[in-house]
Amino acid sequence: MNKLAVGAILSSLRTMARPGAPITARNLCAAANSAPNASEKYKFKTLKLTTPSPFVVHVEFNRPERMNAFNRQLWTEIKDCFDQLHGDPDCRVVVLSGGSSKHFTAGIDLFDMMKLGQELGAIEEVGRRGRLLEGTIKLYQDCISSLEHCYKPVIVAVHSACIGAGLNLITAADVRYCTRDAWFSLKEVDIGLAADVGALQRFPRVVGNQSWVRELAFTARKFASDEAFSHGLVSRLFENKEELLQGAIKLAAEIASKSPIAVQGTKKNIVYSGDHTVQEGLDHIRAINMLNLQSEDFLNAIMASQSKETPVFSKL
Ligand SMILES: CCC/C=C/C=C/C(=O)SCCNC(=O)CCNC(=O)[C@H](O)C(C)(C)COP(=O)(O)OP(=O)(O)OC[C@H]1O[C@@H](n2cnc3c(N)ncnc32)[C@H](O)[C@@H]1OP(=O)(O)O
Repeated sequence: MNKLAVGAILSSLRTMARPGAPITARNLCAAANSAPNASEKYKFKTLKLTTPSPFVVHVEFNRPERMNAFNRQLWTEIKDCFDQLHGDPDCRVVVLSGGSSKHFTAGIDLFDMMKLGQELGAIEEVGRRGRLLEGTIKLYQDCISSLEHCYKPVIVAVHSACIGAGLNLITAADVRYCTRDAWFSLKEVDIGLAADVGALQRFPRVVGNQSWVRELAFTARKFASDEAFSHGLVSRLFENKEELLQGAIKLAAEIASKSPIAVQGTKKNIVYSGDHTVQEGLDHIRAINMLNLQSEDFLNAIMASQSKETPVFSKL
């Protein structure tokens, strides 16, 4: 864009800006320092939250004694957590990892499943048993979908095993990184179940390879990180867990330095476009940008790119 055109855009944006509002960028670090660390704000039992970098929230599974298996409390807390992060102005990007557990996750908690079996056994009538299962499956589906519904990009960092529910979960994330020792299994058929919390819908779309996904879904075959990488399930491999977390947090920090209006508008539109036509996707982003192009972020970003400064953005 030439300087004249940029000047014209800037002067028209200045006239749109709120009267008296500063056109200068606000200070990212000052804004971040005034924000509480996620560890003070969020108190979950099966999840641990911290703020390793301004506006980056690190969510760690916290059931190491059960290999981060998904019991009812973990399902519920994941949904509560992502619903809350969605509306949290101190969070712009989320990194989700397996914490101190030996594995990222062992999938659904098999002891919890046995408890559910006992609850079902206590109900005499099939229609009522069906209702209990419907409610449970819906809760678990909503848990996985909460990553997608959260406007903040979610980067998952997988180490060692990522089984069943875990594989469903990561396909709802925005970016998937893993260690070289990571392995995956769409395990549901091995416990007599058709996967029902999103993998059959999202996994083929993520990798664009029906044949490979169907083979994995029908057999529950374990596959390693290099196979996951070569099919595009994960986009980067790391030598170990430490480097994995460093890489994920570095990416998160970079995204967090961008305009939250632009990043969140981008995620909304990518998610929407995933199951709409090209034209519907274009209509959707046009409606978003009718508003977003009037925001101070647009002005700040253009001014910063012209002056070769790093733009900073206020909380959203
Ligand atoms: C409506 C439903 C919607 C959702 C459906 C989801 C379905 C699924 O997720 S299917 C997948 C279910 N998961 C599995 O089948 C995995 C079973 N576990 C394993 O294969 C191994 O344990 C694993 C490879 C994860 C780890 O092996 P490792 O040798 O490293 O450790 P272990 O000694 O086997 O396990 C250590 C302790 O963790 C407990 N544990 C492991 N997995 C689970 C689990 N899924 N649920 C509950 N607990 C689990 C294991 O019992 C050991 O406990 P302890 O003996 O007390 O030390």
